This record gives sequence, structure tokens and C-alpha cells, in this order.
Amino acid sequence: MSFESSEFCRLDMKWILGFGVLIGTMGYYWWKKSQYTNTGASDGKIPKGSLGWPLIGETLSFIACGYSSRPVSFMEKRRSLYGKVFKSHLLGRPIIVSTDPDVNKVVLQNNGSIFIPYYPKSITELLGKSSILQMNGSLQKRVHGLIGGFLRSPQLKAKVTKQMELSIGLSMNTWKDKKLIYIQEETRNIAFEVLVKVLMSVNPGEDLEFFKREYREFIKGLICFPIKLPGSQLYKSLKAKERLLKLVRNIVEEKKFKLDKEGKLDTIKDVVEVLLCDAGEDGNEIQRLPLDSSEENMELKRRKIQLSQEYVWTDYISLPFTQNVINETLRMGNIINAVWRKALKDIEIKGYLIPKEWCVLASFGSVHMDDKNYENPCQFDPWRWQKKQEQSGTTSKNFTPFGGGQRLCPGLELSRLEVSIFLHHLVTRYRWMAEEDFIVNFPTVKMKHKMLITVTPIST
Ligand code: HEM
Repeated sequence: MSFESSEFCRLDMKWILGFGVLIGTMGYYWWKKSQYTNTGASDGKIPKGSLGWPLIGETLSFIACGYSSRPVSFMEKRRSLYGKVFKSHLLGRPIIVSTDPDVNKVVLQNNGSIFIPYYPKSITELLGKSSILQMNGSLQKRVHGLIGGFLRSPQLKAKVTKQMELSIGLSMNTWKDKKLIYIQEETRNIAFEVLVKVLMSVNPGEDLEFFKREYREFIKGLICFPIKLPGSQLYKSLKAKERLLKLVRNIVEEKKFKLDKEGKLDTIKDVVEVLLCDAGEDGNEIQRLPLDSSEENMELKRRKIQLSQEYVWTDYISLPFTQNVINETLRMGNIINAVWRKALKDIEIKGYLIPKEWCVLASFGSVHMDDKNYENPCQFDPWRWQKKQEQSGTTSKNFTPFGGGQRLCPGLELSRLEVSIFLHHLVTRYRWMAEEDFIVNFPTVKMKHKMLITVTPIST
């Protein structure tokens, strides 16, 4: 290439680059402006906030806060700048973030008609189109009703209780010799075993180990960059899902074959059978005991031994202080810290406009960790729940670990029951000292060092 032509090329490149930057900047400002003004008649009422950088918006600080020990700091910072409801741009979408319990309540209560679930792409890719979180209208209601009816049924709870006792017994019997226990691993294994049993009647063995292994890989991709190339986390998780589905399909086919052959099932054993038979049962009332001290678990155990009685599932959830401990754990743990929705039409809540097609992030974590709703929110204080009835700040709109409205978690009672059983056997069999540890919130909530404890058996 001659001097002139390479010089021309350099000049040309400068022009192209300069032009590119100009177009890019104009595009950015046009794009930003359009996000403020594309709402026609309702212009000007969109909550305040920043849309951040083109394309990535404020995603990087959102994720960085998620990895920190205080994931709600992303919300807190913006709440102090713009108010309880603010605008942002996350994971490729303009979004309205609500840390206001009243707004969250309206979002939860208007499922289907105004808001539909709208989770990040990695989640929807992994859960797939047939996930209940992607169902709407009458189909969602029907599937929710079937699953909920089954999960709340006293028969299932009785069965889960026996299984939990068995699993916990096997696990805790080995603790005497170990002394050092990774409590997170133990509880995860127990909960997983019981869940897979409840869903598909899978017993300990090769299949269960396969489920555990693949599920671990699957869950890693729930919040990640939505890139499906070989080697990426999403790709690996999708492959794990394929392998999981293959096994699930085999299990369902076997059950179907049996059902077709025999015409009906004598007893319904798991969620898959509920869905195949399309039948469910309603839950019953829980009797609460008047005790309210931390000794209640010991008291229950002594009573059971004295009367030579077996535990029934209602025993475990009748202990009010234990329920307070679980409430407080759910409040601070924020396992599901927010739900994601999309507005089907323009809607105004408390003076905030949520334009059609915009995404809404109803942040439960921010409400649970707000000192306006909970005094000293960073302090683990189960006693606060004893005053719950009198405290105006601790009403149900301020406590939504299981969501609300039509999509209220159907596994709510079962989860609480499982934790109650575990806590009962833990506090009545062992004393423990915990090593220092802290919560990691991304991509799922867990303890950084798997929560190591040193246990000492107690005699009763
Ligand atoms: C501590 C444990 C759990 C927590 C914190 C939790 C939390 C939640 C939340 C917040 C939602 C609402 C999602 C939304 O509105 O978009 C939900 C939905 C759901 N949960 Fe749970 N959950 C737990 C355990 C379980 C268990 C054990 C099961 C089943 C055995 C379960 C099954 C479901 C289902 C099927 C839905 C979808 C309901 C629908 O969209 O109609 N959950 N859960």
C-alpha cells in the first residue's frame, strides 16, 4: 500500500470512528430520552431514577451488590436518592424497582390481569416454557391449585414428617463421631432427598445421586449471562437440565403406563401422580400450643417420651417460638429476594406510573430489611415476632418471603414444617458452637463456608 493510500486510510478511519462515536452518543441520548417519554398520555409520572449505561444499564452494580454481604444496598442507595420506587435498567430491560410494601402488594394482587411473571432470560431459558412461572390465566390457576392442594394435604405432611424424621435421624446419628458438621450440606441433603421423594417418589440410590449432581449444575445457571455457547454456565446448566428431564420423563412414562394399565392409582404418592390423576385435597387447621419459650422443643420431647407417643406433623408446627425463629430466618435470609413482573398495560400505583411492557421488580428483601418496618433490621431477633400483632409495622404486606396473591408459594407450609422438624431434633439432641461465616446471595443464597458447627450431644 502506498504512503498516500495508508494516510488516506488513517484519515478515513478517524472519520469513521468519529462518526461512530457521534452516532453512538446521539443514539444513547435518544434511547435514554425515549425511555423517559415513550408513555404518551401519562408522561412525566414514571418514577425517578437512572437508566445507567446503554444496553448494560445498571446491571453491573446490581450484580456487584448481589455478591456483597448486603445485596439490598443497590436498592437502599437508590431509595435514598429517588424514593421508595425508582426506575433503573437491569439485565437488558428498563425496569421499575419497588421497595414499597403497598406497591408490592398491588403488584402481587394483580397477577394475570395487569402483571405477568417476567424473569431474567437465564431463568426463563432454564425453567423452560412449560414451567408454572411462565403459565398464565386459567392454566396457572389450575396447576397451582393441583400442586397446592397436594402439598397442603395432611396425608402428605404426615408422610413427609416420617421421612424427615428418618433422614434427620440417620444424619444426626453420625454427628456424635464427627463433631464438626457442615450444617448447610446436611440440611441441603435432607431437604433434597425429601423433596425428590415428594415430587417423584425417588428413593436414596443411584437416581437420587444423579438428581443431586445434575441439579447442582442446573441451579448454577439461574442468574448468569444469557450466553448459550459451549463452555458457558448457561450451556452447562441447560445440558444438566436435558439429562434431568430425560430421567424425569422415564419416571413419568412408567407411572403413566401403570395408570393406563390399572385404570386408577390406589393411593396418590407424589406430585407427578397428582398431575397425572388431576386430583388434590385441601389442608386443615393447625392447633397452636400456648407455650412461648425457647424451651418449648424440650418440653414437647419430654411429653412425647412420657406418653410414649410418636410425633405427628402438627406437633412440630404448634411451637410458637420455633415459628418465630423461622419467620426471622426467612426475613433475614431472603431466599427469594424479589419477584419479577411485566406490566400488560399502563398502570398507576400510589402516583407512580408503570408503563405498559415495562418490567417491575417487587423487592421483598428491601422491605424485610427496612428499619421503618423492622427495628434494627440487621439483628436476628425472633422475639420481635411475639409483638407482631400489636406492631403496625410488621403486617403481612411487610413480610412476603413466599410471595403473595395468586402465585403465593404452594410449598409454604411444607417448607415451614420441614424446618420445624429439623430445628426440633437439632435443639433437643445437640448443643453447638458455630464458626464465623457469612451469607453469599448470588446466584442463590448460601453460606460462604457451608456453616461449620462443632456439636456436643445433650442427654434428656
Ligand atoms: C423456604 C422455601 C421457599 C421459599 C422462600 C419460596 C418462595 C416462593 C416465592 C416467593 C414464590 C412466588 C414467585 C412469584 O410470584 O413469581 C414461589 C412460588 C412457587 N413455589 Fe416456592 N418457595 C419455597 C419452597 C417451595 C417448595 C418446597 C415448593 C414445592 C415443593 C415450592 C413450589 C413453588 C411453586 C410451584 C411456585 C409457583 C407458583 C405459581 O407461580 O403459581 N416452593 N415460591
